Amino acid sequence: MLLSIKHLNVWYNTVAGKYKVIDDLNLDIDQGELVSLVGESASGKSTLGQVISRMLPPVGITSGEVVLDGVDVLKLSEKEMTKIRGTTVFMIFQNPLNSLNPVKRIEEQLMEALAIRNSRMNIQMTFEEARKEVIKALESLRLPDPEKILIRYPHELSGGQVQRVVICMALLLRPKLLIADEPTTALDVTIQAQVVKLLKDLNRDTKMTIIFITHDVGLAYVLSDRMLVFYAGRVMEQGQTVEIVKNPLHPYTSGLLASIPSSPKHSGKLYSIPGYPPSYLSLPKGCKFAPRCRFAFERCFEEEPSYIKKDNRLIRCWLYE
Ligand SMILES: Nc1ncnc2c1ncn2[C@@H]1O[C@H](COP(=O)(O)OP(=O)(O)OP(=O)(O)O)[C@@H](O)[C@H]1O
Repeated sequence: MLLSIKHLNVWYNTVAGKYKVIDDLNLDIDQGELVSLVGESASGKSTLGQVISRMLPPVGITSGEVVLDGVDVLKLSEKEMTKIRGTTVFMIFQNPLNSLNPVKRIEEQLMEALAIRNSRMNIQMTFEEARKEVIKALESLRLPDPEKILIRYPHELSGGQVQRVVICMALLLRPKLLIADEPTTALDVTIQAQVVKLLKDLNRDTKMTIIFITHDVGLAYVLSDRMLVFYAGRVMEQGQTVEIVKNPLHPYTSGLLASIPSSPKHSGKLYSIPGYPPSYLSLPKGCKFAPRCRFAFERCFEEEPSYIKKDNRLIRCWLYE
């Protein structure tokens, strides 16, 4: 088991008040798995990624266990965490500029990433060999003119270029766990497809474990083996991606799938789930999805469902009790 999360709760303590955004989350991920976290905006996906990589801002408070490669990262000091960041875990942020050092040229940053991996794997490389490897990695991301990219500073690159440089950094570092938070949003559709394929190949060829965060169920379908569907800081459904897409059980998952035009569950008409996600400051009492759910009955408004196991799936819904 590479990652084992037990009873994780996360709060943000802000001027508007303290609110809980992740509620009693339990999750195990084996080495080599490709897992996607999907759900509408503000469902808590990025927060979970930031907890695992210990990049949560200071307003974030956690309780529970996040055991990564045998170590509870929530208990590590910042200094201890720095040692495993990049080698055990690396996160590609929604805003990829956050992953780069603004005052270092791209060449220096990518060479450093490769040096970290080489030292971990006891590989000796000359400067020229390392540089060739860096250029090869940039080319695999279809970045034209890698030599020119290397001499630039991050602010001299376009959004799409920064995105790919950060993905390149992940390729060079080869962490045990890569957390990619909407890594393809700044990219056009063709490059998006290439990056998704690259992540898939990387997972297959190197057994790198990947957590892919996206609001796009279609992308999660193409990429991941297992899927966790988030709503209001809860996992509403989790199981094998193919099975969930073929036969979604939670009404929220069905709604998400019905709203993507390429999905087999799409009716042909434009569809979006009625209503809006609740505010974390005033979450409904029972099931957090009940106010938007067309199958909700009395109990759903009174009592929050616990996890129910059905056909290798975990679902948080009273319909399946
Ligand atoms: N630094 C922060 N301080 C206070 N609240 C935060 C902070 N970061 C996130 N939140 C709140 O936590 C909730 C969950 O946000 P999160 O970014 O984890 O969701 P998400 O599913 O990744 O959505 P998105 O795709 O829009 O980022 C949101 O209501 C968000 O406003």
